[in-house]
Amino acid sequence: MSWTSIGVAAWVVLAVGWYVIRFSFARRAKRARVAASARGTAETVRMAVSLTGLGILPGIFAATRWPRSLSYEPSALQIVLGCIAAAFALVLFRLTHKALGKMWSVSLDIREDHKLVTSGIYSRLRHPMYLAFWAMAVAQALLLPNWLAGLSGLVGFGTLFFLRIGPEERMMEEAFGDEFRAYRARTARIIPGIY
Ligand SMILES: C[S@@+](CC[C@H](N)C(=O)[O-])C[C@H]1O[C@@H](n2cnc3c(N)ncnc32)[C@H](O)[C@@H]1O
Repeated sequence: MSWTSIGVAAWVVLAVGWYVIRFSFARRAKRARVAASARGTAETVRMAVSLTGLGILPGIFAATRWPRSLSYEPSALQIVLGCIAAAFALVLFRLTHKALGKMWSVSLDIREDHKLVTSGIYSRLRHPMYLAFWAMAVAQALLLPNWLAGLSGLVGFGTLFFLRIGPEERMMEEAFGDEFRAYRARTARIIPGIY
């Protein structure tokens, strides 16, 4: 078995794990009513770009190895580091879903009876789920030895991240006022003490 095949197999495990974790929360979250939303055309475009980079392009590469001309032979170290990043991403992804519970939504929604979660994994970071997505994008770059399929996750999710956190934080500030402002003042976005 080549390192490319092992990397692709590990990426498939990551994608399936991501789907399994998300599926049960998505089903449960559907029952919680939406009180306010900051969705719109810009959010739809951001989500489509992210899905293309994190799901569609790597999925096509995993199934067909397209585009072959942009592939290279990876080292064992690259694939091992990719597996570590993937494991970190899945653990953090699960923890953040569990912490948000019925407050979770795939996009920018405030639920009825929405509570601001500020404990556990959310006590030091405001966007730990997005940190899990960054780890997932790094894992994809390491596990898929192809310049398009590997790097598309960083570009796709990076676009969503940098264009979404502003609107998301404005929505949270509108919904929670001083409680959110105090929370924002004592926490980082994704890297404690840095950003
Ligand atoms: C895809 S989740 C991402 C959550 C967060 N940005 C993160 O990276 O962990 C987006 C939804 O989570 C909700 N949300 C974000 N931070 C929250 C918090 N601290 N407490 C409760 N709900 C939150 C918002 O209502 C938003 O619609």
